[in-house]
Amino acid sequence: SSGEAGPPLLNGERVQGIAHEVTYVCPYSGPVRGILSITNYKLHFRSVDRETPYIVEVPLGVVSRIEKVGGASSKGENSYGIEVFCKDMRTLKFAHKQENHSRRDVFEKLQQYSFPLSHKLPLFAFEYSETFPENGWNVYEPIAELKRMGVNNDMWKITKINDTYSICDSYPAVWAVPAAATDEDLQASAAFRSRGRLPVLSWIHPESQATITRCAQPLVGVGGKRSREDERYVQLIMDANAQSHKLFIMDARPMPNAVANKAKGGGYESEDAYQNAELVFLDIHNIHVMRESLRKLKELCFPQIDEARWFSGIESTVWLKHIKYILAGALKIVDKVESHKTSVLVHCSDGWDRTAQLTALAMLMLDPYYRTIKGFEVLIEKEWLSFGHKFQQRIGHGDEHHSDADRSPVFLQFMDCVWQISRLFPNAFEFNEHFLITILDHLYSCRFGTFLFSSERERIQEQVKQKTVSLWSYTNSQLSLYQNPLYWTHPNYQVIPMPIASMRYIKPWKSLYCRWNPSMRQQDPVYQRT
Ligand SMILES: CCCC(=O)OC[C@@H](COP(=O)(O)O[C@@H]1[C@H](O)[C@H](OP(=O)(O)O)[C@@H](O)[C@H](O)[C@H]1O)OC(=O)CCC
Repeated sequence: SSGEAGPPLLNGERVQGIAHEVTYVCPYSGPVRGILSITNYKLHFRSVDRETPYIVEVPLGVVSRIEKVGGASSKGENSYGIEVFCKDMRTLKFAHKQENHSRRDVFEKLQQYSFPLSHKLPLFAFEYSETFPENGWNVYEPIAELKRMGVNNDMWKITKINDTYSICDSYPAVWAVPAAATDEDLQASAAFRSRGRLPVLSWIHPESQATITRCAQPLVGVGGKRSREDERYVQLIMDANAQSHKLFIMDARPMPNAVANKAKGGGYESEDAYQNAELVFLDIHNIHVMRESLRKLKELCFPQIDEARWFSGIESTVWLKHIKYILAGALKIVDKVESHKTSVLVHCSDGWDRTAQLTALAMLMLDPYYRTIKGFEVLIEKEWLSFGHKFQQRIGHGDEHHSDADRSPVFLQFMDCVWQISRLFPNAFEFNEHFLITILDHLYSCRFGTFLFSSERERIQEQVKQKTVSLWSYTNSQLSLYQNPLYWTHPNYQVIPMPIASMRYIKPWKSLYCRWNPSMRQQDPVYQRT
């Protein structure tokens, strides 16, 4: 080509195809002629007839589906080409000339490298190599984190009963449990909890020793089964907190869904079986409701925003109502643990979506450590990755089945909630909004191994730490990009005192959902780069 500088390439990235004479149909600035390159990591479009080159780069992990537009006979300008639908709210349209048949080859290459697992190709993270000053795989060490929280102590102990993942294959190998619990207690409780996900420690209050524990729903079923062992184990959790003889069981679900789960052998703790526990339902909807809500939000935000219908449109997506319920649930947990020195047990149906959102947000508000950059990385590694949030199914890394009912924006919702809190307390967080958006970019990109697979066991099996680069290696090599200049390193408060769950403080995260819209550009120039 005429000395065109090809796309910049990462170590392990190779160009797989180049199409000339392609037109990118930009929804904002109109058609742009240029060259489209596809590598095993990204698609790269570069204009050829503009003074300042117009560049579009999309990691192929962000692609959710690709469609051919127009047929050989279609006549309209730019009516024949390819449409690329992305997981990060945008849709790209490329037009081809019918005669040079480049569309078929581009389409094939895009399919192959957007969905490597569906084409027996490796995820890019396993081909990428890079050396960074710090190895991000060392950021989170389970025992060190438990020690930071003061465990082992007289009431809580570290157990390695799950070190071959034989008790629960979606849990980490290392747990903290009441010191009085025997291995038999643990096994019996696991047998009575959905997918073996028994109650284990998420966080312990440094002064009051009140705790946040997490689990999945009890296997009560329509027959109303009980497990004396699970009941006694829950009592041990309560007794481990000398401050109070009460335990709140926070069931994240709407009560009708908790009842409906009985039909599948699930359900919730009856108060006559769990004497000193008080059950609270938090009314957070399931993964299917959330997937649908985001779909509506995407329709509203891309490509144009109809300012006249913005507020009614936002309302109809119900996205902010869900954000409110999640934050309100986390606040209830904070209130019980901090103000009432009472321990809380959090669960939902499976204990890997809504439960992770609630424990992580409550810990973020309770413990300033998690509001530091390293601490936030530890929080994600611990409450999301090690406790088996099913990232593979929820994001679909490298998989072509875009309409899979397991896909759902649960982690995105959590990050939106973090943004809502950080916006109201700009002094409380060491990291900035760009840090959150960078993490979300690499939730999809498949450049790093951090968000791949769905459990600690699988990541060990796939040797992720040995074969891929951690996202934290990348972020921690350029911390100045992610530091919040307004951060108070020594705030006069530990716990974020926030009445934020009322609607008036919650607003759409426009610099994320509308980041590709140039009307956002003058406000947030940094977000057009991936
Ligand atoms: C009739 C048979 C009963 C039945 O299908 O139980 C299945 C439930 C599904 O239970 P739900 O809680 O509504 O939905 C579940 C939760 O979203 C769970 O996440 P989490 O970790 O946050 O719990 C996901 O992991 C499951 O894949 C999903 O099915 O369906 C409902 O309860 C829908 C009722 C409106």
